[in-house]
Amino acid sequence: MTPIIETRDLGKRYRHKAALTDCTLRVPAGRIVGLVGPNGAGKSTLLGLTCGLLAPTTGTIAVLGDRPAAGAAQLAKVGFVAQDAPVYAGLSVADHLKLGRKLNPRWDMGLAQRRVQQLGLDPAQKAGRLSGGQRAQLALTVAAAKRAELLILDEPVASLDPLARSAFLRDLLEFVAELGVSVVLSSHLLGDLERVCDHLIVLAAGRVQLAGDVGDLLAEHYRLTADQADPAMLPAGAEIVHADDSARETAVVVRSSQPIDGAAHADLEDVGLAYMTRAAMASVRGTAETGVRR
Ligand SMILES: Nc1ncnc2c1ncn2[C@@H]1O[C@H](COP(=O)(O)OP(=O)(O)OP(=O)(O)O)[C@@H](O)[C@H]1O
Repeated sequence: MTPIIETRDLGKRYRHKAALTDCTLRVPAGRIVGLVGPNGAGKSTLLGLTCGLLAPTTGTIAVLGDRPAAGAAQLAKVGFVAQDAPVYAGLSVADHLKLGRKLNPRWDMGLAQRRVQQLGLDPAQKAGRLSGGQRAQLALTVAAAKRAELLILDEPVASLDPLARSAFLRDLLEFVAELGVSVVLSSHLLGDLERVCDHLIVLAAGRVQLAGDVGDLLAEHYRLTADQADPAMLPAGAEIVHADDSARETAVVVRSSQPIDGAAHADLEDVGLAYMTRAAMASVRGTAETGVRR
């Protein structure tokens, strides 16, 4: 199957600032992809390149097998919700649906109206008067009713409270199952992504630190105590990703393709944080980690 995103040595500079460097990725179809990284990691830049709002400085990117925004057919295949769920404040909910129908050849009005009803949104309400969570839901509804093959959501839950975040993500899962679309969503909160994603990309300092299917990543990462992480005791090829000594007991995240006796598997939050912290420390030391890990 054609990958949803395939990049090779992709890079983006803004004047003198390198926002994304040497990004090589292959994301299989049918995934819910979590793109995680700290502020300024390059997440929005990668998503902007993916939907064709930005042009690469170096390298190549193909989305659903074609150049992003290559033409009307390609544009129709990708739905994008930018950060802060932009909606037209002066237009009503119903106006948004009408505009969606006008602008999108594959618009599914039945789906849009059904979702508006399920969410309890008043069609006559001006979007500027909706709550942050309702605006995010409206923006998602408009993107989904395009009947796109790929939905790209840039920090869709950033402005929501924990309850609204949880409801939004639950809703997203149901919705993805119903439509069979692939999704890429970014966040700097791993906890949010852990619940919904089956593929993870960790970005830090403009570089991919880790990428792969969640099941594969969890299978080869372990959380050890300092004693267990004695390099002499680890299997050949095992790599200590990061040792976190901020808690009472040091927690060491180790990557190993071979099982480590007596060690517990790390969870996704442990794994993501280990790679992000390692990158942050390397960048402070001026020796940014570069390895793309897949
Ligand atoms: N238009 C621009 N001009 C100059 N620099 C930019 C521009 N957009 C982003 N940058 C810089 O590129 C880097 C990556 O920014 P980007 O917005 O992609 O990160 P992000 O991971 O989405 O961050 P956040 O989580 O804070 O939204 C940052 O250092 C940012 O300052």
